[in-house]
Amino acid sequence: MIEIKPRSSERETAVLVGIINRWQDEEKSAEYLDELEFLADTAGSDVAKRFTQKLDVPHPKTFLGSGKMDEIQSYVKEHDIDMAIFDDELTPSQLKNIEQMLKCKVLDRTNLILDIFAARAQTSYARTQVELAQYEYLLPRLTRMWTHLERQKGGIGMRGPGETQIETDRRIIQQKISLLKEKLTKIDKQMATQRGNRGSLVRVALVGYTNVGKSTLMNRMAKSEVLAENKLFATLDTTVRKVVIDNLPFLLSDTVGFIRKLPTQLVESFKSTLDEVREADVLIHVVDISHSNFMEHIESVNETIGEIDGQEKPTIMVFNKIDLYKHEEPEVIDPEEELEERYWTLEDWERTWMSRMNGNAVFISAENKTNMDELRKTIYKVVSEIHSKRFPFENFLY
Ligand SMILES: Nc1nc2c(ncn2[C@@H]2O[C@H](COP(=O)(O)OP(=O)(O)OP(=O)(O)O)[C@@H](O)[C@H]2O)c(=O)[nH]1
Ligand SMILES: [Mg+2]
Repeated sequence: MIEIKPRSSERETAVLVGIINRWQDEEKSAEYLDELEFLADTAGSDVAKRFTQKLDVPHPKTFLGSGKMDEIQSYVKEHDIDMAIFDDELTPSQLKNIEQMLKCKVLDRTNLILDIFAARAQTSYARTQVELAQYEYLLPRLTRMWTHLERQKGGIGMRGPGETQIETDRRIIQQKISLLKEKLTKIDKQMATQRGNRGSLVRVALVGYTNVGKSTLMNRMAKSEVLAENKLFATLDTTVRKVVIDNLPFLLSDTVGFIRKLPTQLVESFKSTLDEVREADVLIHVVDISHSNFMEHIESVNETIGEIDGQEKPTIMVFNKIDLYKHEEPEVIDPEEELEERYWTLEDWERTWMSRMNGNAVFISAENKTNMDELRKTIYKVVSEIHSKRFPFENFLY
C-alpha cells in the first residue's frame, strides 16, 4: 500500500482559496472549504489559512482580485507556504498567472483529487485510470509549465506525469493517452468477462459520497476486511462479495465514493469502475446523515448516477452514522410554519424518507451495528423480488 506522507515533518503547508457569491453564501463557502481542507489533509498537507473573497464572477486572469492576491502573496512569502489550493477549477491561463504571482505551487480542486487518486491507486487498473485522467488534465495546461519552480521538487500535485512534463511535448502525451486508453479497453474487456462469469445472481452495489461508510457497511454485511478509514477516497477499486441473507444469496459490491464536482476526467476514466453500478440490479445509496451537507451529497451522487443511467434501478436509501446525528432545538415552535431542516429529529427524517422511498429507507449505525436487522430485511425484500423473477422454479425461500 502506498503511504501518503505519514510523518508530520514531511507534510506540506497550504492556504485555501475560495469565493463567496450568490450561489454560495458565507456558510456554504465555509462548508466547501471544510471539504477542501479534508481533501488537502488526505493528500498530506496542513492548512495554515483560508482566503475568501465576495465575487460573483471570478477574475478571468487571476481568479481573485489583485488586492486579495497581493494579500495571499505576502502571507505565502512570510510563512513559507508550499502551495495554494483553489476550490474551483482554474483555467490554464489563470493557473499560470497565479503561479507567477504567488511563487508557490498552485493547485485546483481537480488537481488535488487527481493527486489523491494517484497516491491511493493500488491495482494496475486503478493506476492506469488515474494516469489517463492526469494526462487529460495536463494536456490543455502544457503551455504553463512549472518553469519558475524547482522542477524536480515533487510532492503534492507533482506526483505522476507532472514531474516529466517539461521534457515531454503535446504529441508524446497524446500518444500516451491513446496507449492508456487501449490498455484500459483491454482490461475492461477482461473485467466484463469476469463480471459475466459471476453468473446470474442478483447484484447489489453500494454507492454514495466519499467517507459515508460504504466499506464499513460492506464489512458488516459480508464479514469481510475491506479497508475503511477516515480519509477521503479510501476505496478506489471495486470489491465484490457474496452475501447470504436467510438462504437468499446475492452479490454485494463496494465502489469508489463520489464527490461534489468530481473531475470530468475522472468520471470518464472511472466509467468502468462505475460499470459495476451500471450493471447492478439494486443500488444501496449510503448517506452520512451526521454531515451538515448530506442533502447536497445525495444530489451530487444522484447526478453522477444519472450520468451512467442508474436512476431507474430499485434503490434503498441507507442513512448511516445516526450515532453522530445532531439537530438544533427551536426556541419557539410555530405550528403553522414548517420546521426548518436543521431542527429535524431523526424521526422527522425517517418519516420523510420512508414515504419518499416507499419504505425503502433505513437509518443505521454501521459502526455500532444499530438497526442492521432492519437493513437486512429491507435488502431481503428488494432482492428476493428480483431473485424470484429470475429463478422462478427455485424456491429458495424454504
Ligand atoms: N460514528 C460512526 N462512524 C462511522 C460509521 N460508519 C462508518 N464510520 C466511519 O466513517 C469513516 C469512513 O468509513 P468508510 O467505510 O471508509 O467510508 P467509505 O464510504 O467506504 O469511504 P470511501 O471509500 O473513501 O468513499 C471511517 O472512519 C469509519 O469508521 C457509523 O455508523 N458511525
Ligand atoms: Mg470505501
